[in-house]
Amino acid sequence: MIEVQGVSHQIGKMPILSDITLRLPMGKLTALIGPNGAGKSTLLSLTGRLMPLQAGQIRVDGSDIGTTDTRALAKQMAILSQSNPLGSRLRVRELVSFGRWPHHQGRPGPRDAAEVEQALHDMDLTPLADRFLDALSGGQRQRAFIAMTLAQGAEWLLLDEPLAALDMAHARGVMARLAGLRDAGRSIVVVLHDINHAAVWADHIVAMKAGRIAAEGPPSQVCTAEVLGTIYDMELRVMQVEGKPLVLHHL
Ligand SMILES: Nc1ncnc2c1ncn2[C@@H]1O[C@H](COP(=O)(O)OP(=O)(O)OP(=O)(O)O)[C@@H](O)[C@H]1O
Repeated sequence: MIEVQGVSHQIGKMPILSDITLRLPMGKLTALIGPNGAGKSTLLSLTGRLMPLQAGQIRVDGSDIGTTDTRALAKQMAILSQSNPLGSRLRVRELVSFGRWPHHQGRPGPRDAAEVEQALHDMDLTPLADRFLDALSGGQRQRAFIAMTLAQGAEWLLLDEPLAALDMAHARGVMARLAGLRDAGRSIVVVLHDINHAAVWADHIVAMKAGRIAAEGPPSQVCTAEVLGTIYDMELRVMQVEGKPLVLHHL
C-alpha cells in the first residue's frame, strides 16, 4: 500500500497540495483524475521521489520513501513522468533497456534482454526497436517510454498520462496491459484524462481538485454526473453500459 500522510507542497507562496492523506491499494489499478493544475503530477512526482517532500510522509509497502535506498526504490517503483528529457539519438531498444538498469547495474543478462523484448512487444514496438527516438511519431515515442517503465519490472507502476498522444487502439492496448499486470499482482497508479478509461479499467479512482482530494472510491461511486460535474465544473451525463459507467460530455 502507498500511504500518503499529511502531504502539503507549495511553490513560492502558492499552495499546490494541501494536507493530502490517502491510501492507494496494493494489487489494484488506481486512476488519478482531475482538472488541469489539480496537483496530480505533483503528487505522483513526490511519491516517486522525483521531488523532495516539503511536509508530510509517504510510505510504500511500509518503507518511508525519504529514507529508502535508491536502487531498492527503483525495484519497488517505476515512474513515467510527463516530461522525458532523454536524448533523441537513442534507439528504441536502448531506451527500453535503461529500465533494466536497477537489476543489472551495467551487466545485462538473458533475463534482462527477455524483459526488454517483452516490453517492446507489449507496446507494439518490435518493428521499430532499431529506430532512433527522433525518427518516431509522438505516440510511438510515448509508447517507447511506457515500454521502458514496464521493463523495469517494479512492484509499483506510477504513470503520468501514459495515454497522451496515443490513438484509441494503442490507448486500449496500454490499459489492457496495465490491467494484466494488475491481475498478475502488480500495483498501478495512472493519471488519466479520459474518464471512460478510468471508469472501465480502474478498481479505484482518486479525484483531485485544487490540490486536495475531491472524491475517492470505486468507479461506480466516483463516475456519477454529480461527482464529476462538481470536479470538472461542467454538465455531463453518465450511462451504464455493460455494468460500467459511460460518461458523455459532448452534449
Ligand atoms: N515550476 C512551477 N512553478 C510554478 N507553479 C507550478 C510549477 N509546476 C507546477 N506548478 C503549478 O502547480 C499546480 C499543480 O500542477 P500539476 O502539474 O501537479 O497539476 P496536474 O493535476 O498534473 O495538471 P495537468 O492535468 O495539467 O497535467 C498547477 O497550478 C501548476 O501551475
